Amino acid sequence: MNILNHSRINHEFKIGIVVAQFNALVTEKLQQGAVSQLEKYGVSDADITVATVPGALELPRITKKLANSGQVDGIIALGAVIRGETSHYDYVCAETANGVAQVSLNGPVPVMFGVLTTDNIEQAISRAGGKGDNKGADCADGLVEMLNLEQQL
Ligand SMILES: Nc1c(NC[C@H](O)[C@H](O)[C@H](O)CO)[nH]c(=O)[nH]c1=O
Ligand SMILES: CC(=O)[C@@H](O)COP(=O)(O)O
Repeated sequence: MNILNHSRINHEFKIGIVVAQFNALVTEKLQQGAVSQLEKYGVSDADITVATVPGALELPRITKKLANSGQVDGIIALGAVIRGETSHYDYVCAETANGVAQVSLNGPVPVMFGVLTTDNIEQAISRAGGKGDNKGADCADGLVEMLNLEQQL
């Protein structure tokens, strides 16, 4: 049986982070978590490119442009979508998730979906390092696994 090795090993990867400014109190923490975790794998600050967009709905477009630029080996897309009074939340979540997934599936580099979709600010803060777990750091772990795995394919 041929098991492809997806273990997390240190490599010099060039990483893109695309982060939404909407709910910056949360998304800045996601970004910090992602960068800190990437540094643990030996990724230097010089090898991390950060692009900011207004909101989650703008993540797919800039993620696609960065993916096709040839500047990065993988991308982490970060945002925080927090439910309001109307159905706008549903459309933002659905279209952002679909758009980011399409870029990862159809584009040249893997893209991690690090967009929080929560009912309230407390849930978002909790998942941005407030109670230990940081979705940005989780995405960094996953991206390194994907990059190591794809190097074997
Ligand atoms: N309500 C949230 C938004 N809304 C803005 C959209 O993402 C988009 O920027 C606007 O519709 C213009 O195209 N964005 C978030 O990231 N988080 C939210 O909670
Ligand atoms: C996720 C959103 O777009 C949301 O914050 C918008 O709030 P509202 O539905 O009250 O307009």
